[in-house]
Amino acid sequence: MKQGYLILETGEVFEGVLSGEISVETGGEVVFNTSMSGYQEIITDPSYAGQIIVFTYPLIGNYGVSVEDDESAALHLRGIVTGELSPDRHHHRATGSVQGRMDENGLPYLTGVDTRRLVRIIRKKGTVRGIISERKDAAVQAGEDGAMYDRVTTKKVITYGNRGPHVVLLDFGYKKSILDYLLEQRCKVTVVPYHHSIQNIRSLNPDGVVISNGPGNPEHAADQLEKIRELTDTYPTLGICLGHQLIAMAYGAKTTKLLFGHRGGNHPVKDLKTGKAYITSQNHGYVVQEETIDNDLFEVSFRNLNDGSVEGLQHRQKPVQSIQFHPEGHPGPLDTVFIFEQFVGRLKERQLSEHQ
Ligand SMILES: NC(=O)CC[C@H](N)C(=O)O
Repeated sequence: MKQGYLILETGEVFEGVLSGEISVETGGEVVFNTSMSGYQEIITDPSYAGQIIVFTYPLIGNYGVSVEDDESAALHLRGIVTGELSPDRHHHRATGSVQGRMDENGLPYLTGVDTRRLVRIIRKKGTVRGIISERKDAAVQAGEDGAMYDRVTTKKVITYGNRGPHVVLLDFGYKKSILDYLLEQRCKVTVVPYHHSIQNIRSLNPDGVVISNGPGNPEHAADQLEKIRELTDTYPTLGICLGHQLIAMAYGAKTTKLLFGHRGGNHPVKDLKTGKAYITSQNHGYVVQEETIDNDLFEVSFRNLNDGSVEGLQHRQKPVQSIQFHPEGHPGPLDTVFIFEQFVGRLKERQLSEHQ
């Protein structure tokens, strides 16, 4: 057993048991997720690229990992910090362990940490940068990570399914379960790199477009906004998480960083049309600033019941919708999976009316 440390840029040092690879790359934003299970989906979610994830649930790893539950093939996070990482795994579907996945990817994990104290600091000071190191005095690199989309986006255009409306999934680092839910709704889905040109997207002749989740500060995708604006002018569009932020920005809205983000499986949001509340899965550090939204064009469709922040937008004239939370869950509740049904349902209706 090797002693190791998490050092925060604000000066606090947390001691633990260190395993896995240590490289200069291990510094990153330290963020916490409050989900009680679903650690595999979290560590394989490309939106965590560049981040060190603190699990507030005191024990993770106990049911192993199963290849079928990966949200992406590669791991893009920079490390894990946890109270306890179970050395044993018990599940009939388990094909491996968290430790195995971290080791294969050359990533560090620090266990035995007082995550309660750590999270109290992050909640008070806001998201801070940190580094996992063997040395107590390792320097934390200040500043923000640059754009990470090239690391997480698909290298090739790939089509899944062969029937139903054709959806283009603009990939800023999509979670596999978004694709799975679209396929379950009987769509043909073509995943394209985030930088795919408008001409190339048009030539695929889509019936609708989904703009995916993705890592980092949404301002790093500023050069994609013109294209996103054009896409929303032409096609029914659904934006999820980063996709939501980018649709808002394409219409002039601004984003800002939340103090410590929303990451977990129990975030309550209210559907402002129906008055119903849903429990949602979330993973974001940035949020659309309400006062910058053009109210003539968009209405706020969902609101966070904890802090009142914007959780969804609906275009007033066009079939363009965006949501900050994750309707696909994974991990987390599936209360809002109906958003995929509604989106695809509308694409099917449009197809029918065009053929009449
Ligand atoms: N899951 C996501 O798409 C996150 C979006 C963005 N990177 C944020 O942190 O706000």
